[in-house]
Amino acid sequence: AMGVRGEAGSNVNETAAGEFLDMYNTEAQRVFSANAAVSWAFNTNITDENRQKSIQSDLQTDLWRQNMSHQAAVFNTSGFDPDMQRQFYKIKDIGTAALEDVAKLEELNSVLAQMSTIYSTARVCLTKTDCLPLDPDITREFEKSRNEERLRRLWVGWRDESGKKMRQLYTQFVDLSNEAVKTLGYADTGDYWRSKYETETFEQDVASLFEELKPFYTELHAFVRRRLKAQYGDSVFPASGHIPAHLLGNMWAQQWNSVQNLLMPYPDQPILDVTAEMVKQEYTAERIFHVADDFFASLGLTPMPQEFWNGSMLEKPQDGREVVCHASAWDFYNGIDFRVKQCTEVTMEHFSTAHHEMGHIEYFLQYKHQPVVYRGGANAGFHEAVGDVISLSVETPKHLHDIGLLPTLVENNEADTNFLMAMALQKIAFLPFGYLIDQWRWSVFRGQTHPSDYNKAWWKLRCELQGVSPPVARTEDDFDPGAKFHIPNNTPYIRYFVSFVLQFQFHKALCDAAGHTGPLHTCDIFNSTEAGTKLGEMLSMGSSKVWTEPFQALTNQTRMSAQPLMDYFQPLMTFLQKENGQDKGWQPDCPNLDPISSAGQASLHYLLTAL
Ligand SMILES: CC(=O)N[C@@H](CC(=O)O)C(=O)NC[C@H](CC1(C(=O)N[C@@H](Cc2ccc(O)cc2)C(=O)O)CCCC1)C(=O)O
Ligand SMILES: [Zn+2]
Repeated sequence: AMGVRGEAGSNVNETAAGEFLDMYNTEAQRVFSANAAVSWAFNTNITDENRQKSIQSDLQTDLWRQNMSHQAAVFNTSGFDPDMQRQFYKIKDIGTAALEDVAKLEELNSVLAQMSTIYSTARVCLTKTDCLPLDPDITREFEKSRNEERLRRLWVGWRDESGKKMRQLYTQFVDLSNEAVKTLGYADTGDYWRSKYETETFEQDVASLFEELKPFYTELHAFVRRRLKAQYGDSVFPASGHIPAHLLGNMWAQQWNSVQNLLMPYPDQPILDVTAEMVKQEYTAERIFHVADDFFASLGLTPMPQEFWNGSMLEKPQDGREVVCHASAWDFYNGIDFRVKQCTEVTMEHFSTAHHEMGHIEYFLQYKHQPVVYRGGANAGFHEAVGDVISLSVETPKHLHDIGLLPTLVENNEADTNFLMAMALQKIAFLPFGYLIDQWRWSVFRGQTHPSDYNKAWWKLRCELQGVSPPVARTEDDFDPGAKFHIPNNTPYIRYFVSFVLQFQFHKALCDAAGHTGPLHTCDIFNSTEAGTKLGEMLSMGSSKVWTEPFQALTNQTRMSAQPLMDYFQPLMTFLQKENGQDKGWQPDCPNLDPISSAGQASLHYLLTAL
């Protein structure tokens, strides 16, 4: 339904306002879909020409939003019904598009496009001729290699070719972004980003959730550290208790499921990583997405439309084109075009990512009837949780067995513990990382972290909260935050931490709706139209209401709670506490790695052993 209007004629202002909203909604679909098309062209074919077109298109879109905001400001909305007030509020909430100086606005868009290009075209040359891109080559090495030296060279090389090259650009971005949002009355960019959650206590709420979840993370960290020491030898591990960041199977040590084969509590049980089975069954990217589509359809939700299959880029092009390989889901805001761009490999990780991206598309489909201003997640954490909630059902051994990816289904306590470990390496391992990215960025936007301290502040958080340390000494010549996609691409990150908490609350509510009995971690809502109906009702609301309303409709709760997540993993925590005893924890400060001292330590070590 178009924007809801008050009773007709009650106030000329209101009738005119209704006409303005109708015009806005029609124009926004035209402007935003044109911009999406140009941005898509750039992301699927990175050239100077396409970058310039994308910068100009973003600039024109920003100027159009500025103009609409000025037109909306003319209306006195105080007497309007709440829905009209909300629509006007969102039309005026234009973020960095508020930058009045057009030259500065163009510079901001240009700086962002340049950082995105550096990140997506970076390659690491281990020899003159052998230069590897992140996807799929370096990522595959991190998943498969157990050669500490090679992993260390790739870890340093990736940071030299990505983050290190964008430090100056990032400082320019920070200043321009802050100047823009201050025009709207926000203190800084972080203040603006947090305002989207429409929750006064948001910053404290996520800090409390993190504190509540720390003990779970500490137990997992201790177990993983002990197993990795057995694999690589104690000498690779600093005395401070940190895990070197290049040994966790992921370029950013953000999730550890790629090294799960070293970490299974009971190694003689069936492996839960179905990658080998997918390869054996000659899975393709297309088939991965059709399996995901089948799940959404089984819930009675909307299947992917033909335009999705026609327009998406589901594999890395082999024609030499440079593309942004980092997966993403696109709403073209025309009610017709919805696409995924993913350089899909046949691995379980990509199988999971496909469900995550399709979760975004399903949300787009469910709210496509809403006014454009309401075509967004109830909050950004909701948007990140949809696909992951489905994955919580898909990745159960029972479901993987049902779809033929797990030939032998073993159901006993040991297999159960192995399964919970595999899920914890994805979900619990992620929590400090999901939390710390925006702790760093909010401190930068606030001016608490100056450019001269960018890397020091980054590693302070990494060592203290995540208990991981750099494999080699880092300095302010480096810019390690820039080595992570979301920093150059300016995508807020606390949404993922929020999602990892919310998705277990959603999972619990949907499993109840599906009539599931027994432990939460064995629930599979496949084929439950009861669960699908409840999920669809929440998704179709988009951002038309403050998030607590759709949240309560689905979960009967009014606040984020870590309880369902902790209940899900409780059996594993009991196992880990027994295994770990007192052998857990790490010093808050990073280990001292500076070249002199480590050389000193080595020679001292040699001297002592020589005596
Ligand atoms: C036009 C546009 O940009 N659209 C947005 C969506 C929207 O806003 O509508 C979008 O597509 N963003 C890309 C981003 C991609 C991925 C990601 O970056 N994930 C995080 C964290 C994480 C990791 C594991 C996991 O299970 C869940 C999250 C990371 O990898 O660090 C890659 C892997 C999965 C999701 C995404 O889909 O969120
Ligand atoms: Zn996402």
